Amino acid sequence: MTVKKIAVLTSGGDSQGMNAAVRAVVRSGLFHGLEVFAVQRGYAGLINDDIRPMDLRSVGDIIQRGGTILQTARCKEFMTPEGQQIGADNLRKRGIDGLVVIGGDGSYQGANKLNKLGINTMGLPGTIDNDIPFTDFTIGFDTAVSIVVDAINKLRDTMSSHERSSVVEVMGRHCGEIALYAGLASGAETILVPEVPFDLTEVSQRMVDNFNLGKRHSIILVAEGVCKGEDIAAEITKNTGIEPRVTVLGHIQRGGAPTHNDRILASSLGDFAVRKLIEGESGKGCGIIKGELVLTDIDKVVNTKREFNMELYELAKRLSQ
Ligand SMILES: Nc1ncnc2c1ncn2[C@@H]1O[C@H](COP(=O)(O)OP(=O)(O)O)[C@@H](O)[C@H]1O
Ligand SMILES: O=P(O)(O)OC[C@H]1O[C@](O)(COP(=O)(O)O)[C@@H](O)[C@@H]1O
Ligand SMILES: [Mg+2]
Repeated sequence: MTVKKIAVLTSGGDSQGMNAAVRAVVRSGLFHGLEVFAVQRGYAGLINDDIRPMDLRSVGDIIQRGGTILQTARCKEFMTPEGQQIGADNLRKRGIDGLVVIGGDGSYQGANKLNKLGINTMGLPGTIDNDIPFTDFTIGFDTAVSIVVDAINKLRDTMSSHERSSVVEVMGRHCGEIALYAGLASGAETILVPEVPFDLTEVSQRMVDNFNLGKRHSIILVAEGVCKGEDIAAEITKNTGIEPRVTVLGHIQRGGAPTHNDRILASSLGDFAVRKLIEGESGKGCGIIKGELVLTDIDKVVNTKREFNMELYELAKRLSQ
């Protein structure tokens, strides 16, 4: 039986492009003759029954906005089987038989549970972290990387004037993708990520060698999943006497207008999720691999660790000498 009523929610850390994805789900659903609902505040709204019907105008003027008009939550109660059952029941009592969850790896876990409770659920990768497997990119990652690159450009100006080094801490809960892409794009000398072991004595020695070769400033990019930027800077000072300045970019990375890449990705994936629900698919994560839209069993997505791109990592290292 094909779906007739669907709902959409955003969950976990917000990311730029979530609004574009919500717009795509709502408008594509209405275009195909479905009734479309929105759940406010992610899984918390599902449990609290905060669900409302959407029309074409409900998603006007949002494609360019960061954040999410549906708001989001990190909801402990939904981690329990009881919470998940309440959420599924609230959908069912309205006759909603399909759900699009826009969120990160944690939200995918929740989506998987709902699917097992009989709700036809699709996951859209919405997180700046780019930590979801079976998609080249997640919605928000491109914008977050652009923000980091822009910040490093600015830091470079003052670092080179003062012949200083900078430690920049970026987001990425257990994941070095933002650090990797931003590091390569901004020419950072050192990129520290949780996926690759490193030796701070070596990092320190390289800074000294580079200094002796005439390099007067350097950028060390550290993913928050490794440790605090402050701790890296303190260790470098202990090893070399150099006192790097520390910048923690924090939630700045999650705000602002999405790039055109994120808007296009969000629009394509949102529409894809709806079309696949109509075709009878459920329990799938939607992604894009080498430009192709793909579906992967959500069970497989949540049980697979994303592979780290060592080639890009090595390239960044070679080119920053
Ligand atoms: N194992 C799980 N089972 C059910 N729900 C989960 C599970 N893990 C996370 N969630 C739900 O998804 C929400 C978002 O997850 P979180 O990891 O905070 O963000 P993200 O989805 O961005 O990775 C959590 O607050 C929780 O409600
Ligand atoms: O917004 P909070 O709750 O401070 O969480 C910060 C975390 O959220 C993120 O920005 C995004 O992660 P998720 O997509 O998993 O929510 C992480 O990079 C960071 O560790
Ligand atoms: Mg996550």
